[in-house]
Amino acid sequence: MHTDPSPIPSSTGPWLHQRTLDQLASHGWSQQNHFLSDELTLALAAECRLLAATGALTLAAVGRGDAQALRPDIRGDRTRWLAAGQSDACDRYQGIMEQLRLALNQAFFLGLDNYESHFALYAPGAGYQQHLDRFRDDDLRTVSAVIYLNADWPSGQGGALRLHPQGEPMLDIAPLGSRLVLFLSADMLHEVLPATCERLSLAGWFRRRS
Ligand SMILES: O=C(O)CCC(=O)C(=O)O
Ligand SMILES: [Fe+2]
Repeated sequence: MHTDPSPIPSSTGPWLHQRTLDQLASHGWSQQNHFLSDELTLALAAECRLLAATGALTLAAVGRGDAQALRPDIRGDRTRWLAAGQSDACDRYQGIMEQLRLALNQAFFLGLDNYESHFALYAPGAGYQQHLDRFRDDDLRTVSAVIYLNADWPSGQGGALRLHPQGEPMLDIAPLGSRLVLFLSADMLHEVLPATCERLSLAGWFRRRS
């Protein structure tokens, strides 16, 4: 396994570390702190809060098609999908994720074709029970990517992303601002534990060609 901490060079600059790719390959998940600049994280957090304040976030559903339902006891986040051109901050984020898509393809030949993502806000007490990100009727989601937007996250306030890697002990990742978490959508069971304060993120999925 490489331990080279040097970033992969890129003109638009996600500070993607080689070890982030190595860890994803060997464990099926990885995390990297300071993936976004503090300034961009702040701008995205402000946008997420503004969307919440103006009622633009809606309770996320579970299931698909006829089985789709609002079940805040299972999934309590409110979300809004990103659209191209909605803001400078979102466009910068999308540009960085595009660089990440290219880097993942270069490293793993995954044939990732596009990226979809949404803002998510978990109010205090809201969580998301254990699930996989790949749907039974849609196997295109390949790599899940979450970036957290709370500037700080003191311990003791819950809200961890809990991963359940196959054959390994579960582990908790605190949703600390600017932190990137990647995992394989088809394999990694995971859940969001309820927090005592508002929890902000951008969750997204790199998808293969249909
Ligand atoms: O916010 C997180 O840590 C994970 C969110 C998640 O699992 C999802 O949106 O599918
Ligand atoms: Fe998920």
